[in-house]
Amino acid sequence: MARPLPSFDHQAAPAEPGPLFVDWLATALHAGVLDPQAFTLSTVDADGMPDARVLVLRDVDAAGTGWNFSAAADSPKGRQLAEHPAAALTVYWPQLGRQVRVRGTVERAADLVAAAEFATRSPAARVGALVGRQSEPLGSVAEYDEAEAVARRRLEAHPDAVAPGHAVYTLWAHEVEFWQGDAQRRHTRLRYTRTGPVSSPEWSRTLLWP
Ligand SMILES: Cc1cc2nc3c(=O)[nH]c(=O)nc-3n(C[C@H](O)[C@H](O)[C@H](O)COP(=O)(O)O)c2cc1C
Repeated sequence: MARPLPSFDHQAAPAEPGPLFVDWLATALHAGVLDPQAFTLSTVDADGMPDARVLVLRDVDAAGTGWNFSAAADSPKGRQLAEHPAAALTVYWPQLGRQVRVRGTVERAADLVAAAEFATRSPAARVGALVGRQSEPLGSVAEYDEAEAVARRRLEAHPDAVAPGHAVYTLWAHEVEFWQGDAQRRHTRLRYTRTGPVSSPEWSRTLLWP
């Protein structure tokens, strides 16, 4: 953190976390952060064992209440979310020394929503999803090549094909924390806590000890 970092005027922070996240994301893009929409999704499995992996944030609503991402429902993370529909989402933008942490419950969207989202994905992403079997043991690369060729032919024949397990999830935030690192370790931390329901969210703001 021994480098010039932006300051964070917590007193000027908006009433809801959404606009602040969008502002920080735009700043990250401008600063040349690679993959600024990548985040770590943390879940727990059926035994209560934590798991985490990087995904791509697809969307966030204006207030910062609903955070959308897509994933295969039959992957480990999909199964974990079915068993424990709660998760944490963490972003770190090193060039800015900024972290955002989101915690909440997770809801799977209707299949129609997932199908519409699938159609927006690149052909390579759709082929990969149609191959499926994510995180299963792979016998050989040749086995994958064969499955990929089958998926590619299927997509060519049926351009509207949707991977059966493709799912869109919304993390409904009950807490969103913004962390601005500081070279002197005087980090600024502002936590938003949702007090109202998802349909009409209200947020309180709390400054945290670094
Ligand atoms: C930058 C980055 C972006 C990624 N984006 C996705 C994604 O959008 N969807 C996905 O299923 N996996 C994505 N992955 C791979 C996941 O981290 C993970 O390996 C995979 O989803 C399997 O996770 P699971 O076994 O916990 O289900 C991405 C990895 C990285 C490093």
